[in-house]
Amino acid sequence: MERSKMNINKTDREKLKWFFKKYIYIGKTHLILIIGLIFIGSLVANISPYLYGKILDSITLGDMDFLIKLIIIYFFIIIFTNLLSMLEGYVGKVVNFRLSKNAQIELFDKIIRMRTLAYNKYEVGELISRLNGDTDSIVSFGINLITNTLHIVINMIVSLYFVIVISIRLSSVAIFYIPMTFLVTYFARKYFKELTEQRKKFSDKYFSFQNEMFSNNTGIKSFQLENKINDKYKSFIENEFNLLKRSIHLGNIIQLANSLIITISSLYIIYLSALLINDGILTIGLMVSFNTYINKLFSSISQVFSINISLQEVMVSLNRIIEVMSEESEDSNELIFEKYNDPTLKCVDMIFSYGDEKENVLRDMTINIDKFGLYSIVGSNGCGKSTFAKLLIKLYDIRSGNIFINGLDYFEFSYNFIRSNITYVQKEEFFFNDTIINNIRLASEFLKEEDIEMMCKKVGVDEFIKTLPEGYRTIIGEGGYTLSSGQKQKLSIARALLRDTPIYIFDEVTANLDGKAEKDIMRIMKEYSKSSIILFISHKISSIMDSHKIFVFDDGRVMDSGSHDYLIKNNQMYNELFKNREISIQLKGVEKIGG
Ligand SMILES: Nc1ncnc2c1ncn2[C@@H]1O[C@H](COP(=O)(O)OP(=O)(O)OP(=O)(O)O)[C@@H](O)[C@H]1O
Repeated sequence: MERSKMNINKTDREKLKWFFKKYIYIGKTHLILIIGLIFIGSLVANISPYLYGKILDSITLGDMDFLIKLIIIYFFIIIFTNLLSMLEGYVGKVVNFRLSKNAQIELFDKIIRMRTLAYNKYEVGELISRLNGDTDSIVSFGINLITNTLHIVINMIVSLYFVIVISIRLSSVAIFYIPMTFLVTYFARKYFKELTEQRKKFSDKYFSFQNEMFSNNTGIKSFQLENKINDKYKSFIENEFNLLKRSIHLGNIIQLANSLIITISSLYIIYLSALLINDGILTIGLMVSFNTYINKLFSSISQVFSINISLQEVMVSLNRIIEVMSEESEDSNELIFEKYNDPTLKCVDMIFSYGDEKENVLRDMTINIDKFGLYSIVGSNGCGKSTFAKLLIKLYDIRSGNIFINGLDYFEFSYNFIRSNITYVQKEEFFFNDTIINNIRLASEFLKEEDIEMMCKKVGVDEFIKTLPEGYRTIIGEGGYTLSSGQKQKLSIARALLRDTPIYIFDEVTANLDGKAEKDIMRIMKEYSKSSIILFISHKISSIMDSHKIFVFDDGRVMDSGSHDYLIKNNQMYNELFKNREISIQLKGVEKIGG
């Protein structure tokens, strides 16, 4: 998919040009069809007021033959224009839907692939509101602009022609109408833009709030926050109401000013028409036709001004889309890369911080793993263990230093390559609202059912799955909420191992497992460590003590490393970390995991 070169610092003109080229131009065939329909429709529809005036005049003259002819023509014109407008409406809706969904598909892809640091800047509600609300409003505006422009131009030219032909003196009303309407628009623009910005910010917060509240229902109940949250929701509604009131007031003021201008103009026309009819220069029929054409002309002029107002609102949406589109994203190279079967992993002087102003989370982190095995990472809360894991799968870029996989520079690798070779299992692993089997098949869609079952048996979750009414085809709900946290951990381990990568990082995946389950899982880890590098982050001594090597993290560095026996004898911090935990039991000589 084409990547955007647009950025927020370009001029409004450049941004609009980019937007039309990117989102509207692709619908050109349909748009040309609509424009054609509008062109014919407008031309034909513009004849009817003139015909109507003629009908009135032939009634006055008593010319019945001519009247019947005119009535028949008038009837067919009305039917024809209505059919055209129905067709135009249909094609318009279809093209609007297609173009706006195209824009959404592209934006969705952009959000999904956005670099994690950029992604973290946005609240979820904000992204949802930009994806749905802003794309729709800019695309609708673009289509309306293209189609209405022709409509407006035709209406203007034809109305102007008839207005001048019928009476040049009556047309002088425009000298008052046009500058007054311009003035109203000029003042309205600024306020509309401000109001739109406020409304957009409001909906970002509003969606984020709802998203957060609905995702934390258990916490809300257990902390008895229902009333507090309901009050907050009510205050959102109150704010929304205030914004609505402001927008109604602003709309009313503009409407009042416009209707005042129109009323004054109409009264002027009536007065002047009376004078002209008295002088025998104008007929009643022509006066009616003139009125219709001048109203068409005025409405076309006010449409031009209102496009100008909408443009201010649309620029707000466009800027919000461009902001997201210009964020850095991960490349979308779809090539399948060969996996390394004999990997080594070396991290040299890695430095990383989440933000410029923040302290470095990792400082001169150096780790060298030159053969398969089970390696553990331990350290106090917040010392950078998960951050280290996320850097290995390139969710963030290190500020300096380097990482080598099989001696090759990590910066040379694509995201796909890295993630085809390293599987990272998070503390709280993700699950979709789908069946168990489909959640496991996220590892690879080609997995055979018997292989999945075998792996589930291995991690000790198969028996449970088979007790479920639909077995492996049971839907587990959003985030897998129908499963226990231990069951989720077992499933996430099974799914990860089925990816069959040479390097695995497991982040506290035994935290919720009971003693026996943990022992079983560590036995599997041992087995897999014969043919892959397994990095095991844990706070449980029972999970790590049997590792080939344990890295002790402190203050963003590896402060020591070695076997459990070595560290327990020589490293005070390691001892401190596991003080008062199972260590005392473990040291008394329990059975060694995997032994
Ligand atoms: N997305 C983020 N943005 C900003 N700071 C972050 C982010 N994620 C983590 N941090 C900070 O980075 C530091 C390291 O966090 P990290 O999650 O790597 O620690 P950890 O060693 O895995 O901790 P724990 O043992 O508690 O899981 C912490 O100080 C944390 O506040």
